[in-house]
Amino acid sequence: MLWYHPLASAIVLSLNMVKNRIPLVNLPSDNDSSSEMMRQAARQVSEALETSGFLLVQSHYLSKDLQQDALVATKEILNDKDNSETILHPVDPKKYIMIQSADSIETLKAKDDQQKILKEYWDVMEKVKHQVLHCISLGLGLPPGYFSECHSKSNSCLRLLHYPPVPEESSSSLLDENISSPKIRCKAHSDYGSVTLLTSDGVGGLQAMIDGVWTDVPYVEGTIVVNIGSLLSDWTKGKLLSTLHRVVSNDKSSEPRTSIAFFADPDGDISASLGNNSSERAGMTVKEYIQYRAGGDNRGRVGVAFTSDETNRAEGESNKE
Ligand SMILES: O=C(O)CCC(=O)C(=O)O
Ligand SMILES: [Fe+2]
Repeated sequence: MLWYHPLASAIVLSLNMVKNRIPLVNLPSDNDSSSEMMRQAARQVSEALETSGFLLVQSHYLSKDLQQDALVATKEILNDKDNSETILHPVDPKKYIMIQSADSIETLKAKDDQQKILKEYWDVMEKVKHQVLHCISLGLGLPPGYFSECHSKSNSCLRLLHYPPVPEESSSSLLDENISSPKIRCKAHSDYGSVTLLTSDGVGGLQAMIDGVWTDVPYVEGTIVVNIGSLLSDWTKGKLLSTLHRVVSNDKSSEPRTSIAFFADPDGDISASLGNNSSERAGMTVKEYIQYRAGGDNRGRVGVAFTSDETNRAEGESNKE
C-alpha cells in the first residue's frame, strides 16, 4: 500500500517534524525552577528556539477573552480613518500604530474601554515575557533570573497591525509573475530585540524560514506565537535562532488580518553584545542598536531588516522558495 511506501512515510515524518519544530508549550503557572514541569517547559522552549526559533505558548495569565478583546480594540482603532497615529507602511500593504510604553496607552486616540483592554493586555505580556525569559535561562543552564534581570525596566513596545483584504480583482494574480512567489503582506525580516509575543486573529499567512523552507506558523486559538530577536540570538552566540519571518497572502489568507506584536527589548542602557565580543554590536548599547535597526527614530521600525548573518542566510535560502 502507498501508505507504507518509504517515500510516503518520509513525507509524513517530515510533516510531523515541521509540526514539532514549532511546538505548543504550556508555561507553568508557578515559578518554581526546580519543579519537573518547569524543567520540561524550559527544555521545550529552548529546544524550539534552537531548532526553528519559533514556538507557541499558553500562559495562565492570558485569557482567550482578553486576547479577543485586544484584537477587536486593535481592529477598531486602526479602522478609525481620523486617527493620525496610524502609520501606512512605505512598502508593505499594512497599517500600524506603535505604542512605546504602557503609560502612552493613556494618550492613545482610543476610547476608554479600548485603552483599558490594551493596558491589561500589555501588563499580561510583561508577565508572559518574564515567563518565557525564565524558561530560556533555565533551558540554557543559566541562573533562572539571568535574562529577566536584563529586562528590569519594561523597555517593550506594542505594535497594533492591520493588513487590508487582498482585492478581489488581484486574487487571480495573487501569485506574482513568478508562480512560486506569494503576495507579500509583511516583508521577510528578523526582529531586533529579545522576545516577540504575537497574537493574531487566525487569518493565516505568517511564515518562518525553517531549514531553508518558508513554513506556515500554525495558529491555535488562545496561544501566543513566540520568536526571538537578533539581540537575544547574539547573546546566546547564535545558539538560539532569530529566524526570518514574513506574512504572505495566498488563497487561504487573503482576508483582512489583524495582529498584535509585543516586542520585548532589554534595558536600553546595557551592552548590546552582553559579553559576546565577536558580536557586530560590540560597543553599542541596546538603545543604540534598536535605533540603528529601526532606521533612526525607533518610531516606525522600518530600518535594517536583517543582520549581516541573517542577510546571508536570506540570500542563500530565497533561492529555495
Ligand atoms: O503580523 C504578523 O503576524 C507578524 C508581524 C511581524 O512579524 C512584525 O511586526 O515584526
Ligand atoms: Fe516580526
